[in-house]
Amino acid sequence: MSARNIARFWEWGRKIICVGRNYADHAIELKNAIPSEPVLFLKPPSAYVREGSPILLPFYTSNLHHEVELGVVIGKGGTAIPQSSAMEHVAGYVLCLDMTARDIQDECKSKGLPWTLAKAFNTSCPISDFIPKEKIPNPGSINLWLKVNDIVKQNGSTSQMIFSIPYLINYISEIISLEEGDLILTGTPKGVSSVQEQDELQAGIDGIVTMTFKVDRKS
Ligand SMILES: O=C(O)/C=C/C(=O)CC(=O)C(=O)O
Ligand SMILES: [Mg+2]
Repeated sequence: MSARNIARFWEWGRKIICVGRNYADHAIELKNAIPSEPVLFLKPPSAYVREGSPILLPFYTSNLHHEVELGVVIGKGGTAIPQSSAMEHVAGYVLCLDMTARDIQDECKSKGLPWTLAKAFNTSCPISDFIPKEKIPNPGSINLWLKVNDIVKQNGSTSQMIFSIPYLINYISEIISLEEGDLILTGTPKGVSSVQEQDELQAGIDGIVTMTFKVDRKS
């Protein structure tokens, strides 16, 4: 049996832990309060989709949003990982989209229901190629951008995050033990907007990676 390769972590079926409202400008654009603690939710591994396959519009939404985010790939598991050693648990990064059925999320919020239908559907987590840790020496200061049909919608720096990557690794691992191959989505900057069938989404981290996905409807 060949050794598992962290560069194909999405095949391992591990957890996807998402942080919400981690950029003040995005919290404000959706009229949310600035959080004093991280807001967490989960996606299943069936949410992963890779370039070459489409993002599928769920049949039950009429307002699917893009959210470009930095993803942190865990290389060494742990529980209650101190902030001081948190970065030793990071294997690398991916650029991610946290695809969100905003109308359904709004409905869930108004009814006090969980966000599962809005956030965890198949293909709700498009990801780029794996980026080894060495390629991003300062993940707290990189630029993320996203275009829809060549029009820039999001452009923000991870320096705007309310909770840093070491803080998030410590906070999450106190509650949910982290394992090798887990992915943490660190939240989105402002500029989220609606996408339609046949739209092309392009996203990138300046100087590091780009990725392209088409939006389609399940046939
Ligand atoms: O509370 C809301 O209305 C929306 C929150 C999100 O969708 C949070 C995120 O996923 C994010 O900030 O990246
Ligand atoms: Mg998000």
